Amino acid sequence: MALEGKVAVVTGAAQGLGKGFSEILLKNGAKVALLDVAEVAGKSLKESLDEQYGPDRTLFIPCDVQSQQQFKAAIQKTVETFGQLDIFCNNAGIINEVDWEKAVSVNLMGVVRGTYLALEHMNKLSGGQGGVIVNIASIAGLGPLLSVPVYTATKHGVVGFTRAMADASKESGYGIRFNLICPTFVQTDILNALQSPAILGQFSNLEDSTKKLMEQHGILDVSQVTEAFLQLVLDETKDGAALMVLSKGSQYSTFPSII
Ligand SMILES: NC(=O)c1ccc[n+]([C@@H]2O[C@H](COP(=O)([O-])OP(=O)(O)OC[C@H]3O[C@@H](n4cnc5c(N)ncnc54)[C@H](O)[C@@H]3O)[C@@H](O)[C@H]2O)c1
Ligand SMILES: CCCCC/C=C\C=C\[C@H](O)C/C=C\C/C=C\CCCC(=O)O
Repeated sequence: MALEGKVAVVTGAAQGLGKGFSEILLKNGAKVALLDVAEVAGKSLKESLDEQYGPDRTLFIPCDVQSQQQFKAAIQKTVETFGQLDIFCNNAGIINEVDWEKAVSVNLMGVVRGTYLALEHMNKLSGGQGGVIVNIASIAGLGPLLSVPVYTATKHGVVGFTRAMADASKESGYGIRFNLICPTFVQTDILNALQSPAILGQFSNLEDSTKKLMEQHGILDVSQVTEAFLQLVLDETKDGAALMVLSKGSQYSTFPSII
């Protein structure tokens, strides 16, 4: 199998897209550390994966990506258990336009934190073996989603950060590829935000516009996004790429060349 012997970390792995990314990595031969703040769901996923793949292929590690201490320890435990780190997926994300500082903390600061901690083990300049980091942004990282301006801002931030890191890695010789997945709406629990004034706050009145957008764009199955993710992990020619996953299929985003 293509990823035999490789070791991956996936954040927000207990459900939704993170669960899907973890499963496709396992199907293709990798070992996976499942990191999530949701302990009950994470433990239960690990139990069901153990039945399918055996207990030695996964670790579940409770971890809030907002905590430097928890995140560092989780990555350390992964490397101590599996011996290396080759693939890192910053997937954990939330929508919260009321507690918008938390949304920035999880969606953007969590991705920066995860990336810098992963570099400590993966960077060829500091004794690592290189690899690939895939950050999960959104179509809302490339254009505005009116009902969630702070979510939109964090995803634009993830896109900019990841592209800059790809260039820094190439220029400095980290041996790490950096790529982005930018999906449209996907059928996971995050969509429940649409019905929640406690999450949307002052933008709750825009529910109908968002519903219209959903009808236009369609809602993907998790499996459509995991295939795109696998492509970015496996294809060594992809570095600094942003793969949009849309109802009509996947398509690489182009960007204006300014610098
Ligand atoms: N579903 C969509 O429509 C969609 C579209 C584009 C991008 N995304 C992105 O995909 C990623 C995954 O979202 P999803 O749709 O699977 O949502 P989800 O709500 O089903 O899953 C998110 C997971 O992240 C975990 N999580 C939340 N905060 C965390 C934290 N502080 N530390 C660690 N784990 C945390 C949750 O416990 C949960 O398991 C997010 O970054 C989201 O922005 C989702
Ligand atoms: C109102 C609550 C939000 C409901 C949606 C919940 C989660 C969606 C998460 C996705 O990351 C958003 C994905 C796609 C957004 C679609 C279109 C944005 C328009 C972008 C453009 O103008 O090109």
